Amino acid sequence: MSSTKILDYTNPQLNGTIIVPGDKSISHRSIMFGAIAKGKTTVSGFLLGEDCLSTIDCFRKLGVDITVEGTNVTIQSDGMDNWQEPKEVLYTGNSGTTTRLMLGILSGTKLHTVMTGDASIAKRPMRRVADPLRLMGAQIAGRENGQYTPLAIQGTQLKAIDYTMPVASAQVKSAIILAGLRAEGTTIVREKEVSRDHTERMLRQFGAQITVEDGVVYFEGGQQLKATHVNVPGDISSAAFFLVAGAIVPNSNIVMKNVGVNPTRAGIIEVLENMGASMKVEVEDETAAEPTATITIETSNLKATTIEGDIIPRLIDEIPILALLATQAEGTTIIRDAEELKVKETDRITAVVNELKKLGANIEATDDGMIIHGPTKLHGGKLQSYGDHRIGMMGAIAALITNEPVEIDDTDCIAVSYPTFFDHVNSLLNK
Ligand SMILES: O=C(O)C1=C[C@@H](OP(=O)(O)O)[C@@H](O)[C@H](O)C1
Ligand SMILES: C=C(OP(=O)(O)O)C(=O)O
Repeated sequence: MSSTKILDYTNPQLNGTIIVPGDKSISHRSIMFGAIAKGKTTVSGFLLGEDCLSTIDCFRKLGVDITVEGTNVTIQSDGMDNWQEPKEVLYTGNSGTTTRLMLGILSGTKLHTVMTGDASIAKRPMRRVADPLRLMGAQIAGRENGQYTPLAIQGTQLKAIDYTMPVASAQVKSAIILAGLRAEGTTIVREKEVSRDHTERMLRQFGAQITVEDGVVYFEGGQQLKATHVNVPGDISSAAFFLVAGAIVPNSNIVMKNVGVNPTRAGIIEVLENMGASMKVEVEDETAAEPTATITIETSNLKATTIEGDIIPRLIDEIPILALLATQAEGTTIIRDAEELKVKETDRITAVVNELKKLGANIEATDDGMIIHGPTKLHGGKLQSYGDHRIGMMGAIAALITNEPVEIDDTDCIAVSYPTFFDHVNSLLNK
């Protein structure tokens, strides 16, 4: 297996300031919107993670001119009507966001395209997107009636739908909205629980009109996007690893700047507050399209909590690292309503429970989450990442509290969302 790491820290402390890399969800969307709009879109703070590079690669194959200089990206596009039919398969790598949002975008073009990804993507359900898109008239073919990649899309004229979301998923919502851009009529999406709203916010930045009232999105088809500048904030899902590290590693104090605190993403802040973490959140720019904050966290005495209901979509990607946090909290933490974890890069309920148990955690899986009794002193061990970046980073943060070596089989996958993760760990160590 590639990139095994043995992490061996003796009484580490984490102190200092980091600027977490750009938000993955917003970085993907900046490329997609810039490619749809005619003209020159510029992006700053772009995440150079592998998932976002997959999105760039797909749009280059559609003939869009994209240049990357450090974290600044320029997208020069003749607009989506002028994309070229790609001669090659579009490769979406490990990225569910790329695959699902592109399915929505490509359905309303005139192009024939084929998309595929890696072994993890090949197992992730696509009917949740393909089915509503088919109601709009989309022509999508794939294994098991469009459930799995490779997917072939024959673009066609779409019509708007009024769709009630069966699962809380920003990827499904966004795919429908983006298909709605090219559909006749008003696309309506009804959410029971609000999922991240980056698509809605960015559409407004690109000059489109979109209305959201009581969890219902209304979007009129046929609107043209206007090229613009997108400033990508830091990713709270990446900051999450250091929020937890700061709280559980003794004698630590970590400052994180430019962290995106969009309320549809910031559930982890509420959980940390409920658990009694010693934390300060100073909002930097409330008026920006995506608000940001400086967050300071220090070693804390934590108490258990229950994480359930409508907060789940607002912290879904943070649950692996919150499970580690709960092993250090006094009492029983219950995580429920989180069955979506089973269809991420890996089954994250099974992966989190298996791996934390190997370190001595008192944790059990349930059908829709997990139950964790704490606090437990964790010990060293040999972990698997399952090729899942968030499981790999959870293991690496756990290694900071074991005082014994922790071996992780594959840490290359961390570059999917946080290529500078170990640089940031090292920059904070023992200062
Ligand atoms: O829209 C997005 O950018 C994302 C939505 C979430 O997925 P779901 O829509 O499947 O919940 C999240 O887990 C993923 O990391 C990014
Ligand atoms: C689930 C994730 O991403 P995606 O669905 O884009 O693969 C994630 O980053 O945790």
